[in-house]
Amino acid sequence: MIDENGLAVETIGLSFSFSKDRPVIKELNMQIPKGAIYGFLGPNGAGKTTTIRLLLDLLPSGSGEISVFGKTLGDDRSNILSRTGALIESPSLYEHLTGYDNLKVTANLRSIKKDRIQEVLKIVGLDTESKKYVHSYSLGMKQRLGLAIALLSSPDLLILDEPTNGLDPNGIIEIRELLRDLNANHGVTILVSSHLLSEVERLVSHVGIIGRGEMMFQGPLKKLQQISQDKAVIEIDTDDNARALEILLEDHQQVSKAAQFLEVHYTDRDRLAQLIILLTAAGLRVNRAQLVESSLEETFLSIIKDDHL
Ligand SMILES: Nc1ncnc2c1ncn2[C@@H]1O[C@H](COP(=O)(O)OP(=O)(O)OP(=O)(O)O)[C@@H](O)[C@H]1O
Repeated sequence: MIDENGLAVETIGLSFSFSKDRPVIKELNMQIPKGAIYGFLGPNGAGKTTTIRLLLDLLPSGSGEISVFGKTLGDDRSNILSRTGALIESPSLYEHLTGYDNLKVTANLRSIKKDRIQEVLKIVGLDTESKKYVHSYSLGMKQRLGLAIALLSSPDLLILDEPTNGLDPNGIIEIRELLRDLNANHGVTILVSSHLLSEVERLVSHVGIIGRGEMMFQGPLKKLQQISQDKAVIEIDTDDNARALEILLEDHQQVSKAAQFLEVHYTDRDRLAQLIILLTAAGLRVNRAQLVESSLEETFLSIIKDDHL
């Protein structure tokens, strides 16, 4: 269940530089509702990994605030980190040990009961493969084992940096289903980063788009879909486009003239038929009337390029 008012993660004015004169994270305000699957998207070098490292307190602290489950990271570090599981790119695994023994090492280190090992193996679907050596695992199995390690402490928040990097389409689907299950059936809030919207589009409830260290868009996926829809136009070509333009303006349509045709802002399903009727009733011949939609990926790319508004 997504709780829009309760935040699992919040950053306020988060900034960070590796060197004095070049900030890589700039005044970032991130808001991840409890129960959300938050897709943290941006091109290579945008600052996703750096933000994630800051959330996990793996870098010297920058300026601004980080709160997790309402507690400030600086004040409540160990409590917060004990409720957070993370997987940053490829997991560090002992290849010469079995999947089970890899989990046992971490369970011992963190004083986690052995029963939990079987539970997480089941969750990630490795229970029948746990006695095999990790060097014989596929990349997808290694990634799932990495997730199992992150899940050992029964985290409320899971932070995953590009977890499907390098996986084949099947592996990507497996991880996606696993994350969906963790979110829906185990109540885990998930932050998952990716540079491809298409990879997470069918998984996430919320999106944060980062470009050059700045948050360019943040909100429910539905809001991004709405922006995409709002960019749809109807292209119309008639035997007299100058006259058609006049008629459409008189009818209070949002219309502009392109090289060979007119573009009318698309608002609803009936619009196309209404425009054809309007123009033919005025004696014009409509040669072409076509709805042109902007894909979600195109909207994402225009947001990154900062020319969406
Ligand atoms: N250890 C470091 N020292 C100096 N600069 C760094 C360091 N790590 C990252 N950067 C720089 O910080 C910026 C953000 O990098 P970051 O790895 O956070 O981006 P990203 O969005 O995760 O990209 P990718 O998808 O390629 O991993 C980049 O310009 C990168 O070159």
